[in-house]
Amino acid sequence: MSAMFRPSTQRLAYCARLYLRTPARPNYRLSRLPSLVPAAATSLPSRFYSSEPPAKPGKDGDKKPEKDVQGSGKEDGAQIDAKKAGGAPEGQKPEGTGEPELPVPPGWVRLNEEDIKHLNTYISLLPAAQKTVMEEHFKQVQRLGVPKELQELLTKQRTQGLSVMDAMRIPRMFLKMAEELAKIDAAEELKKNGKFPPSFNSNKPGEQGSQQQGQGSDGKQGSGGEKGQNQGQQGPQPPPDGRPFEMSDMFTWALAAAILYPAYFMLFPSDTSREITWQELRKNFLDKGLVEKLVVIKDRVRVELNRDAVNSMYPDSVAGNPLFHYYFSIGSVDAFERRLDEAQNELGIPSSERIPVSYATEGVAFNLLLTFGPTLLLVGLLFWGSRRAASMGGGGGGGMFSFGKSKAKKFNHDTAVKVKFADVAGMDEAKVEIMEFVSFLKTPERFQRLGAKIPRGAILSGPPGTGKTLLAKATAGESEVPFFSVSGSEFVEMFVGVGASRVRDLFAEARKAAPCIIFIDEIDAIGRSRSEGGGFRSGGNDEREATLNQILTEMDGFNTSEQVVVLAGTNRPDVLDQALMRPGRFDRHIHIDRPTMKGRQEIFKVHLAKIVTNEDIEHLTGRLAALTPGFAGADIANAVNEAALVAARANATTVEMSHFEQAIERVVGGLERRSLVLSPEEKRTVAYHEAGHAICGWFFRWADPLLKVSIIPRGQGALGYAQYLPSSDAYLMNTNQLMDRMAMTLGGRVSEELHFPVVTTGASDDFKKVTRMATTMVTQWGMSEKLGPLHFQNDQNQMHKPFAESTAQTIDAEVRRIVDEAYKQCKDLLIAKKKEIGIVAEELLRKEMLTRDDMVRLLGPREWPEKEEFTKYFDGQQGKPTAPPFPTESTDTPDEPQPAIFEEKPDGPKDK
Ligand SMILES: Nc1ncnc2c1ncn2[C@@H]1O[C@H](COP(=O)(O)OP(=O)(O)OP(=O)(O)O)[C@@H](O)[C@H]1O
Repeated sequence: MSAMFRPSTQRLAYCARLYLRTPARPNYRLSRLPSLVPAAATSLPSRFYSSEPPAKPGKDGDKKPEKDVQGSGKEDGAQIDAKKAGGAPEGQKPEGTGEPELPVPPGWVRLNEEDIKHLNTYISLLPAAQKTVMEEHFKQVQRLGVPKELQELLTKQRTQGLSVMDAMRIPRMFLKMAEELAKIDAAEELKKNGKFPPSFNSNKPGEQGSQQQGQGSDGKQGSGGEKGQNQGQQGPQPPPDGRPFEMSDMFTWALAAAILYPAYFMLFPSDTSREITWQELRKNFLDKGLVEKLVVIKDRVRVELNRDAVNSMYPDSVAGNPLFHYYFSIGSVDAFERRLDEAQNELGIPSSERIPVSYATEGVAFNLLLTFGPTLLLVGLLFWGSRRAASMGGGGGGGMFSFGKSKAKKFNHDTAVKVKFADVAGMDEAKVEIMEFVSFLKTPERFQRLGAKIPRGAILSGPPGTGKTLLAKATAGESEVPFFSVSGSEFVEMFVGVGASRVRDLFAEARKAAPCIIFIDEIDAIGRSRSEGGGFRSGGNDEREATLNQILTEMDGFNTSEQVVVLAGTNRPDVLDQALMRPGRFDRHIHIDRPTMKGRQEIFKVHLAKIVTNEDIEHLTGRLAALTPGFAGADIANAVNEAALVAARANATTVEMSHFEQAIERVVGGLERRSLVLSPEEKRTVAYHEAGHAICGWFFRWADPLLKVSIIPRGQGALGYAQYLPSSDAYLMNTNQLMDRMAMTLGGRVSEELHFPVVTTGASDDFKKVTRMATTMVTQWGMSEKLGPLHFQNDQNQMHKPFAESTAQTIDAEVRRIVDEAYKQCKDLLIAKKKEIGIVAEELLRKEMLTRDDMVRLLGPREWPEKEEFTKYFDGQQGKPTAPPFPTESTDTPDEPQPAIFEEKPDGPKDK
């Protein structure tokens, strides 16, 4: 607020001018002019008469004016009854303006001498440049007068000061004055067009007679009430004196100064004060008897001077200004009072005439702040909140009043969406599916010609990071159309209805930008099945449902020729509402799975294109793809970037194979934690535990052979880390593979049992895996002869098991049997290979990490054939195949679990 008032007076006047002009005048001119004509008609003629009050309406309306206009010289009209119009005392005529007076509008009064003197004082405080202009304008104010309310306010300000309530009246008065000015302008327009409005009050019975003289449209002067009435009926009259109507602009300046200046002084008295010393006070004012009163405000004292005496003694001094005050600082109130007493004693001032001292707490501004502080704070907070929301909102509208605006980010193909299908690797089938949308957006007539309905949209589902967003962007990039990207969660807001409104806004924008693509990521945030949650319904659900319904409605609302394609991404297609999935809405369901070996290779190629490396790209991508089963596109992008960072850290000029391997280990197992120091016994236990796994992997025919094992702790509490060469991107597993894998998983604990007197907690995670695998074999994969080919859904939320108690007992018994069998298989092998475990474990303790080559060196080549597809990248022959690739064929995808490829030990101290 202070910023608004503190700037220069020029700005102050500018603000006032804007205030007056903006809200009222242009509006009146442009849109309300016709309705103003009568308004102007009621105001204009009052200015045709100058100074003398007319006779009382009704009774003596026909009387001639008693006096002519004083000082008008050439004016011969009668003055409107000023008392009736606004209560201005007689004789309030402009003095010293040298200009003819103007008629006073109803409710206005002339400024009296005191007012004029008072306002002149303010004008005298203005900077020289503005002073001249203001003086000029002020003359015009004196000619026309001011609203009565303003005049009263000026008097009050002069005599007792303005209260807060008075200050609050100022804006209202501005509006009133602005209206009046608009009338003047309207009248001016009419005058310019040669149409003169009927005289003021012409339709008010009894007041017509108040117009004692006027001028007809023919230029002839009218006279008397009768004439006035006739004029009123006959039509418009020109102003008598060619009065400068443009003056109203200047007028606003003067009024702004008149009103805002006192308000300014009232609110910020410090700008009209000067600090003096006690000595100055004594010498200049106290000793000369000019001090009227002293006001103590905390540690300062305001000096109230006798203005008349000051003016006569220092006529040129600013001290004579009633709004100017001197201040001086005091150490303490006691000391000040003592000093003042002494001074007055010295001056021989009798006790009855001593200078009164009063005590005030704070200034007016502080009180104002106290009064309006909370409101200002609230308004400020709301404003800040809205600005913040606007800045965070990204695209779409911002601000608190644009809650319902869509937050979708819009990419234009010229600028942002540069992604093409070539940048999306390893999902050929998905690309073919989505390609159709591209042709639809590019050549819709191809479809429409044959009467084909255009697909509305597609749901892209799949695990996180598999490139759903990328594919949607590429679709937009290929089609060269705008792309709106929004996340499902951005629709959901605290308030019900906001989401629906945002959906509406998004689709409305999209329709405007058609042809275009809307991509709603994480659509499950709003598109969850509405039946979900049963009886537990909440307000959040209502909002979600309303948003979903709006999406359904909008998609129904597309007509077949509208070229807006809606793509949606989700990791959970299973939870989506069926209504979303039905034909006519999301017509296509495109599932994007984690990439296969070949897919990973292609994705590596895409991302390696940005990396500086001298490696053979074919071999590199093959090896990396073999090392990263289960990686999604995002993991691959991350691993490649990580490799570049590792290389940069090592100051390498190119990124080498070792950098990529380190990066993959880091992505899979987490950061190496060399700072975690294990005791020698713990380290030994970890080494034998990992050696147990490694030996099992090496000697069991259907298990995955070891690629790398390390006893350097990694990530969150994993004390050991092993990486196995996958036999393939396996889609099917038989019981042999499952049993070997379970036996291998138990290898850690069995090795501990064989080499140490006590076992540790390190195998907990292994047991969990084995139990889960055995349970799935029994309950879902039909691998137990006793239970047969049955599937029991393992739903944690169900209170009752979907089988009989006897079946439960059979399941338990079968799971135990399978695990026992795996355990026995493992123990038999490790007892036979106890020596080999020792060799591997001791080597591991020495080197901390062993590779597949070390295993070959220590144990000899693996007995069982391995998949050429993978091994060719690890045989040291730079990828040249030693035998024809093993043909892989997949017919079906198993449920879970997917074969575990990496064996991590995430369970901290339990896991070694
Ligand atoms: N098939 C791919 N080809 C090339 N890069 C890919 C591929 N898939 C993913 N990426 C990389 O991974 C990044 C993230 O992919 P994207 O955001 O499209 O995944 P998403 O499936 O939408 O994930 P989410 O389900 O978590 O939203 C991409 O910017 C890109 O760098």
